[in-house]
Amino acid sequence: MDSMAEVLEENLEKVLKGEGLEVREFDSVPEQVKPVTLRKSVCYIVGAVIFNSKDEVLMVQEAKRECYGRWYLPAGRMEERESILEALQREVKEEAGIDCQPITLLMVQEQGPKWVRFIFLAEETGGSLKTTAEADSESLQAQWWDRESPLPLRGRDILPLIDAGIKYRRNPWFPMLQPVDFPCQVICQRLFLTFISSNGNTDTNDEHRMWLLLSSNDATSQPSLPIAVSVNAFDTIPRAAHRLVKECVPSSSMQVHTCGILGVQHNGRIPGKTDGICFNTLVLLENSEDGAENSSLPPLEGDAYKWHEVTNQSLRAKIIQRIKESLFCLFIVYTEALPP
Ligand SMILES: C[C@@](O)(CCOP(=O)(O)OP(=O)(O)O)CC(=O)O
Ligand SMILES: [Mg+2]
Repeated sequence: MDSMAEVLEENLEKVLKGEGLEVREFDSVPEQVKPVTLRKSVCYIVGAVIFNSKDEVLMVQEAKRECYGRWYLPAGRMEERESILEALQREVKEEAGIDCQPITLLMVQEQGPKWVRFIFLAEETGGSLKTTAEADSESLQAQWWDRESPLPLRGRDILPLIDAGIKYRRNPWFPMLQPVDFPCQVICQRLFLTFISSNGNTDTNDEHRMWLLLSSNDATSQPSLPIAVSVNAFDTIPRAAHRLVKECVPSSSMQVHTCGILGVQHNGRIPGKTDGICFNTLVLLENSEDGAENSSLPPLEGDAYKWHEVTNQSLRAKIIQRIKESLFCLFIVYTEALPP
């Protein structure tokens, strides 16, 4: 295997493991996309689902006028120069008095760059529950909730998040995932875009072939996974992925399924320069034509992209495994209105 192929396979393995890769080139940027700036062009929110030994969930009583006295998960907006995990630990400490460590990223909800929410399953590591005597502008108090007794909630949107946390504790259906420290100027995604074609040769064991879409116009000439950039405040991750595919796969019968998030790359250290996020996303391309006997590899338009056949059995198996895990999507596009 030549060195370029070796580097490519090493990079694919890293992305599959939730590790990061430097974001060098942007594909399909229809216009000059400016670097994003936290709390101006992007808003990131962190939230924590933390259970005690009795499966009670940590809740905080809000002090804000618009939701005064109502209860919610410890959550809040990221501040300048913070990493995602630093924001999570700060919000839990400020609102609940508890020190915590993240177990895994549980869910990403987004409406495009203007609203991205990271929900973590986390565990208590110290501190003490905030009491009413310690009430301040961050919260009135914190309590463990048995999830059954009546509690006036700030928003019911947290109930599926708590359920996801319970489910993951009982049966972790994807490998633990933590954000990795890589600078990025914009909100973009590196597409691990897979197409599985039946080669129609049913008398062999391996009647399927697996392909990955690669960007072949990278400045360093090393083929790499394509990167789609969110180009405005409402450009969600699935929409940006769909646009990139539409550009290079003219066939209209292709369905683009954003299966889940393989990794989150963020740095946040330099306001206005590294406030971006690169989501490494698993995307499945399927031929939606019914009865397509032989879902053959869709032709590509132009020479900016190419198909790369994955022949490494171990890599194939890992990709198939991740596609199966994504049956319970780690990633939900949050398109409804924000909770009251
Ligand atoms: C996700 C939220 O419901 C809760 C986090 O927002 P807060 O209003 O609690 O922000 P902080 O004052 O920084 O703690 C907000 C939303 O966008 O839905
Ligand atoms: Mg808050």
